[in-house]
Amino acid sequence: MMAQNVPTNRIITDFPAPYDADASPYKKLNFHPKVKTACSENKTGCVGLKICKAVLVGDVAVGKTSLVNRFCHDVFDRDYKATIGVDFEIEKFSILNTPFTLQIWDTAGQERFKSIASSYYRGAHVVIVVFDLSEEGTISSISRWMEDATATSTNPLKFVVGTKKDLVSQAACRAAEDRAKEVAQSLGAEYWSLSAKTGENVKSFSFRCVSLTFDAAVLRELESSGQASQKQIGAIKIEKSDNLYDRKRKMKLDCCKT
Ligand SMILES: Nc1nc2c(ncn2[C@@H]2O[C@H](COP(=O)(O)OP(=O)(O)OP(=O)(O)O)[C@@H](O)[C@H]2O)c(=O)[nH]1
Repeated sequence: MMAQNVPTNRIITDFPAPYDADASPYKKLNFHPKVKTACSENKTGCVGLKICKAVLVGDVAVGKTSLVNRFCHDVFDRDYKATIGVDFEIEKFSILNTPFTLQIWDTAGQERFKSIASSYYRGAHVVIVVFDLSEEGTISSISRWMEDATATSTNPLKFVVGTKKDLVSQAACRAAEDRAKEVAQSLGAEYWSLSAKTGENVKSFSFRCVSLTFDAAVLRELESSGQASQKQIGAIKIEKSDNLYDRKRKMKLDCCKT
């Protein structure tokens, strides 16, 4: 399936680099060769029809909604409006000329909405834990958010993102990053620092996240279609052996008759 009618700022042709290669468990430098071949031969199965799910979690007012709004609508609102329960956006991409859709779930950080928000974690392909670089206390809750949000998903991609980079000095940013990178590493997550206000790193992070999700989705699709054709081959083999068995039995009967 070829991608059509996708805005130019949603076209991905190159594999995006991580923020810090040492702070990422995802070591690949390019799309998987099988993914590239499948895309160039237009054989990505149902990937273009399926929707992958990304979930953002984190403490109150760390900047989850602002990150989503900067990426999806290129806007920033300095007034705080708490998310009530959950909110979502749908973003369409063209990756290696293949259509890809990501559903982005922005959850509330407030404790009173926790049970509503957590019912949307299930089946997430990507979990993004957001914390505030200018509020070091928000680093302490990263692990708890990651554990909660990944409990009902199978092997999701994991990210830890520090926001409000514009509010901190370089030295303060580095100190907060060092602590958060350690936490991210212990959780098997990739680390990013960014600012929704200035837009710094927002597109690079989002493209990285979407590209890794796409790569994994195409590989899953190729694997499941491979398994399906293996099953078909198996069925043909059984059919063939049945025929052989029938023929042998017939021969035996024929021999008995004579
Ligand atoms: N300076 C600066 N302020 C930011 C940034 N990101 C968010 N903010 C501000 O931080 C406040 C909270 O941002 P939100 O995006 O609403 O936070 P949230 O995590 O979605 O909050 P909840 O919905 O309550 O969980 C708002 O006043 C934003 O304007 C940023 O990168 N830089």
